[in-house]
Amino acid sequence: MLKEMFVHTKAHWGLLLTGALAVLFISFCEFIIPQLTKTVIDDIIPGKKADALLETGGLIVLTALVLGLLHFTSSYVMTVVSQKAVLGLRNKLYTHTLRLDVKFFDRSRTGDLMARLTGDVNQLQELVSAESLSILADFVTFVAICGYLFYVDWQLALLTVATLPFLFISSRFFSLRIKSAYRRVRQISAELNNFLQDTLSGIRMIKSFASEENEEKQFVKLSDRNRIAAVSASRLSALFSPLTDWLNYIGMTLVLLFGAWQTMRGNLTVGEVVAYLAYLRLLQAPIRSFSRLVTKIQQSAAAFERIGDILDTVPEVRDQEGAIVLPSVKGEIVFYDVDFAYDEGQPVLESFFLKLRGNETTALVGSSGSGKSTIADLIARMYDVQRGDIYIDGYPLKAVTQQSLRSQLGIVSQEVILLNGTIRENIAYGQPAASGEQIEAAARAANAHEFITALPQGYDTPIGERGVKLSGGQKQRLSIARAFLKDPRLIILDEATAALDTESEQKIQQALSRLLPGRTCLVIAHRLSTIQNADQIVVLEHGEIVEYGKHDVLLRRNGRYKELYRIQFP
Ligand SMILES: Nc1ncnc2c1ncn2[C@@H]1O[C@H](COP(=O)(O)OP(=O)(O)OP(=O)(O)O)[C@@H](O)[C@H]1O
Repeated sequence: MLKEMFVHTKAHWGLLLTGALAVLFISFCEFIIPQLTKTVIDDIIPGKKADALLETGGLIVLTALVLGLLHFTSSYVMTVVSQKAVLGLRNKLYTHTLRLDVKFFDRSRTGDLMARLTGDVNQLQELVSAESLSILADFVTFVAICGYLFYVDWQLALLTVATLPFLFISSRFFSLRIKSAYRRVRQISAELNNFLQDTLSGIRMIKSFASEENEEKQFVKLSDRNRIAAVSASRLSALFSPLTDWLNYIGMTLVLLFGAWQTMRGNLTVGEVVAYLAYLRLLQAPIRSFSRLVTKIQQSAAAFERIGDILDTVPEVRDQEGAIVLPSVKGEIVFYDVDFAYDEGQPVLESFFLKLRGNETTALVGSSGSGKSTIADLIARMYDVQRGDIYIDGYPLKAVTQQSLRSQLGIVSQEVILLNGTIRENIAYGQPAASGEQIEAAARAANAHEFITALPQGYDTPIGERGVKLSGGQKQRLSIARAFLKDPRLIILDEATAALDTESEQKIQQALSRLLPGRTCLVIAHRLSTIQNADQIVVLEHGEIVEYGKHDVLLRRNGRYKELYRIQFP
């Protein structure tokens, strides 16, 4: 972990050195101030040296000013370093995550990945903080003061440090418990958030089942758990401070009593006792920060482990060494003796053969779960086959770069993903160089221009969470516009399952009849009415081709296609 953080911080060694020097000078200044106080009490007061009094006062104020400046420098410099280190790590993590394959995302929960990219990275940032660096200063201060105290009076020194182990133990004891108590509070708050999100976004369902009361009860229960956890966490924190103060006072009293006694006997001066008391306070602070640092290192180690899990994941789908750039293709695709399973032991395709002829439209039909989307995903190389090969114009998919394959592939899916941004930006997604005219031409071809220009801000209308809400048909037409703009050789079209109104449906069919000709197309068909003109219809069941041919031929055959057709058109 430290190595990884070091990689990201070493580029800023100049700043790190400045920070380290600043904290060393901090310890020096902290050591000096009690010495100056002692001089006032022991020398200046008895000697009635009024001039020196002013001088020393000025020196104390100056030292305190330098101390402030040094504190500022160290914390500013360390924030800069930690922000830069975190930026490096977060960018590396994001870049790596984006290049992981779909299988990884199938297995991962989005919320969890986001937590790793934000919370866990921030946790590491805390490790490279001014506070952590000040441990160095604390350590130096600690050793210097202890050395000095033992040098002046070892008995008093022993008394001074006597309470420190208790302070350390109680700090550890409480900080561990406080940490886990607050973790629980955070957990319950997260549950509460999830609950709120679920119920508020599902408000229509709640109303339609008239289950408001039920939801209320659950909410009250969760809120109550949150209250109990929060109270028990603050009880611990509330107990910790007074206990620490009490231990500190015990230490102070011991030093005061013994110091006073020694002074009475003439072994110590008043100034020395005052200086001892000041040093005692300076010793107590590092003890608390040592304990905090131990906790921070533990938390950071856990965070790093979670980040490391991602960084160590090697995508199964990746460009082979020496992968070639796929030249512009005609688009003939052949599945040759392919085996594929998402999970070991549960094959979806076995010894599978299929040919999509170039410039033709092949429709895949079959019941739910028969493997239609799997075939489309394999062509887009979202997954790699376990045996056999898929060829495009004779090139094995595994031998070409993913970028060169996908740049020739357009996917028009029923689940249209629109990103926050304007309609124009959404159509031009992935083609930032597209001109306004090209975008408009694509929208016209997709029958989307009309509804876009009817919106108040036209192509500049924001969509996404905060923007206008588009209907299913409108979204689909934007997706077709994207495909027109990309102008790919291959099209994968996942037909909408939801019934669209007749007008919308007509406009989409019209747009598609312009998009598909002259390209190799794979249509995942849910409604048989739309694929009657396909060059080839492939009927799948349980990952096997049970029939293929043209619509009329298949209808005459009285097989599975006819059966499916009868269900839809009784
Ligand atoms: N990401 C996945 N992980 C594990 N199994 C999967 C995954 N996606 C699909 N499957 C399984 O693979 C089989 C084929 O699914 P696929 O999605 O290809 O069918 P489909 O014909 O497209 O179905 P539908 O018409 O319902 O979309 C099913 O048994 C399904 O449960």
